[in-house]
Amino acid sequence: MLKNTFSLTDKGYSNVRKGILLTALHNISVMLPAVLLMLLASDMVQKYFGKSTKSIPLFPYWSMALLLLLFIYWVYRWTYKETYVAAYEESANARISLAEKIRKLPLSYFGNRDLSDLTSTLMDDTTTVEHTLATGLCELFGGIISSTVILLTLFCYDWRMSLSLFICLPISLSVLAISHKVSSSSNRKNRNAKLGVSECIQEYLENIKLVQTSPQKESYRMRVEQKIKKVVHTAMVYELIMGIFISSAYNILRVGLGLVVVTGSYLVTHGELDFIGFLLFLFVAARIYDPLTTVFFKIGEFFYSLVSASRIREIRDYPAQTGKQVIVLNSFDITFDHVSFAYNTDTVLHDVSFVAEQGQITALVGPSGCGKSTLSKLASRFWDVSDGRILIDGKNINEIDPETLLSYFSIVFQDVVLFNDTIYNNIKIGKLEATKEEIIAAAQMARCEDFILKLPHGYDTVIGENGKTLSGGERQRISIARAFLKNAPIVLLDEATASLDPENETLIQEAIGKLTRNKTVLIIAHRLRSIEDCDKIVVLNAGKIQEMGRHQELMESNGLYHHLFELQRESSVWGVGAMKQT
Ligand SMILES: Nc1ncnc2c1ncn2[C@@H]1O[C@H](COP(=O)(O)OP(=O)(O)OP(=O)(O)O)[C@@H](O)[C@H]1O
Repeated sequence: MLKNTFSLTDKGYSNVRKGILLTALHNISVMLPAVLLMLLASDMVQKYFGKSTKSIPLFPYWSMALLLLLFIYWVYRWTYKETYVAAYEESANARISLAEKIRKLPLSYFGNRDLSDLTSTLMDDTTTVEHTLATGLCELFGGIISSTVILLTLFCYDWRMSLSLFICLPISLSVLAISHKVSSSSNRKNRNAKLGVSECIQEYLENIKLVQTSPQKESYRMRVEQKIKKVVHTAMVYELIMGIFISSAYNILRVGLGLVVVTGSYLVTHGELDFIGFLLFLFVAARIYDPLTTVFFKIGEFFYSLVSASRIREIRDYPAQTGKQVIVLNSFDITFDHVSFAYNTDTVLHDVSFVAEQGQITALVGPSGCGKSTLSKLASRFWDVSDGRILIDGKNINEIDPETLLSYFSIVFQDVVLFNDTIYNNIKIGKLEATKEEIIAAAQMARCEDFILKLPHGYDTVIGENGKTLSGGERQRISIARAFLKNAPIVLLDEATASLDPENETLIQEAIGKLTRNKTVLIIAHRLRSIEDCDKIVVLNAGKIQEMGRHQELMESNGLYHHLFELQRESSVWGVGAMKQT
């Protein structure tokens, strides 16, 4: 059960089990001095109440005390190693495998969970579970085992005294069980409130420029403040509930100590228990509650970590995109065969069929929101189609591992993703084994050198988070350089030159012309002039193919393409002058 709940590896689970047993052993070992003390007390009673004239042999006591000390120390060290060290190793592995799993998740998953939610699972939930693995779990279950062993041993010695000692245990455990039921909804509320704050803060930071210049600034601040207050409130409710239940359970358990004194006094005065036995129970009673108290206080943490563990499990159990990892594609025609696709429940592509042939440039055009980007992303398996098939070299891409498939693609999207690293490394992502000469050649082809050489450290300049120190056009040129470097047989260009000035756009389009020679090219461009020479133009409207053909054919057929083209021609003469006239 623990293995599945906390998604433990075989090794991690075996370490946790070892840790639990060692903690139990440690708990029992710290009881042993009480037994030694009792034996010594027994000797002292014998001597000072006249039953024995022999002097007390202190050497064996000293030796046993020393041995016990060494034993306790050894068990403690071993426990520490097995619990803390193993727990941190396990949680480091868990973080890596979780990140690996996230990498393999289909993009549809990210549509349902936002980034701050995922970040919170990767950072906070793993930390919570790590803490529970390192301290809570072993102490909790070790405490339960050691208490049971001690209870059974004491029962064999004197069941009446043991009963007095433990009679309150079932009641306090029931209180704890109720606390779990009562607190779990407030625990979830607290989690959601925390997520709400991090989402809000992330959104605030991402849009800080917009927020600062907007009259909504104050209302935004109020929103963050309200969400923070909600976290405080839900945290207090959760702590209050847990506090009341745990302290009640703890105090109910402690009543057992009083019962031991009362029962013991009664039994001693009626001659049914010797004084030494009474002392033994008093010593044990004073110590037995330590592991149980730990159990009680750890149980709150344990319940709390169950929510984190279930959020981690949700990611782990989500089906990843799979497929053959070794596959050889010899030709690169992309066949869209009756493809339909829905984001969640909204179908955005309906029965789309066409072939993007190798050695040709196929353009996807159509009004905004008609599904052009979605279609190009389906070709690279960012999502899996809902219906129909996409084939490359006659093979269904659903059967190809996404990473293997992507190795055949060079992709340039309008929203460029750059890393907070040097320009050199950002281009190198296109081909990790690239030489310096290849990287520089790719940068030159993508017209990057114009601005790179002006930067203080040239190619070694660090460009900030997502390349924030560069202009939109410069960022786009870096992503084009990556595509040049990768030189893959299939090229997807989604508004690849949209942020470039006319001079650079013309030059880069020439370079793209060279890059795409003999390749399968799928291009999306809003400026229809730039795709006039394409071999095939697929015109989409509301997720369906409306027309298909070359520029001249489509213009002559006087349909949607013609209409869009004419609209753009009119808007190209539209300017400030036109604005003044209206
Ligand atoms: N991640 C998503 N989740 C849900 N719906 C989405 C998602 N991405 C796009 N859509 C919706 O799918 C439809 C097609 O979007 P898509 O981006 O493919 O259109 P497009 O033709 O490329 O648009 P544009 O020309 O404006 O870039 C739109 O209605 C859009 O709102």
